[in-house]
Amino acid sequence: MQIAIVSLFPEMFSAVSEHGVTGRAVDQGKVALNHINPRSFTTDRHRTVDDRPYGGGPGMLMKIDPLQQAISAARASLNGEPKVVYLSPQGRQLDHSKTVELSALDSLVLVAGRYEGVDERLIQSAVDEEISIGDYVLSGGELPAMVLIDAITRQLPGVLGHELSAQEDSYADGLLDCPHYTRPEVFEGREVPEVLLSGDHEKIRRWRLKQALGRTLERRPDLLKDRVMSPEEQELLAQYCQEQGI
Ligand SMILES: Nc1nonc1C(=O)NC1CCNCC1
Repeated sequence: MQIAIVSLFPEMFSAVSEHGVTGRAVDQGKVALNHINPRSFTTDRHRTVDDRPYGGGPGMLMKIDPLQQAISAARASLNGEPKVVYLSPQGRQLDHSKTVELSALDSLVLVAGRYEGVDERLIQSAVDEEISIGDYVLSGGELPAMVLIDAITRQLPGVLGHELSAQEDSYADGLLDCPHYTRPEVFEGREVPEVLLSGDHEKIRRWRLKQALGRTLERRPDLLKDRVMSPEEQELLAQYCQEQGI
């Protein structure tokens, strides 16, 4: 998969291109990142990329022309007709299904804004989709773009080993993750749940599913609202509620 990133700070993206799962995916050629900097398309002495908003108000906006040229160059750098995604709090909130959908594309352009945002006419003319990583305001779209790159890359075939299958990601089945434990068996008087030491893989599977269901009910009941639970899930959640007195 090819991802072209439009950003004033391309150096920030070494966090995903040079480290961890995403860094290995880049090294293995499973995902290719290239960068286009709007500042490259400025012509004035100060290489200006921002301007004041019409109607007044705090802060600055990204100038249309350098950004439009950068997006055009990003599209031209990729095969086919890439989707153009602008990271913004005004976008649809990112979720697992969106990362799966985007990971199926051959190529993608990510536009990371700075300042207070961009001219609405640029969004209307050059952006296919706005995506938000959450209801808060950051200083730039680079971190949201890296979140999206990480989540998409994990979905690409062969990126995660079988033991880390993306299909087993907690959100892949719509639930929060179960608790996890590793050595030592006792930490500050707190013991590892006995079932996890039992070697009984079926009991462990059921325990983990019960914990995931219970946690989801307690912390994110919205995720269960439309979930059609299997008889086993219903049984396990009822057990959890009885055990926890809820
Ligand atoms: N939340 C967000 N999800 O995607 N982008 C987000 C964001 O806060 N972007 C900033 C908004 C203010 N201008 C600079 C970029």
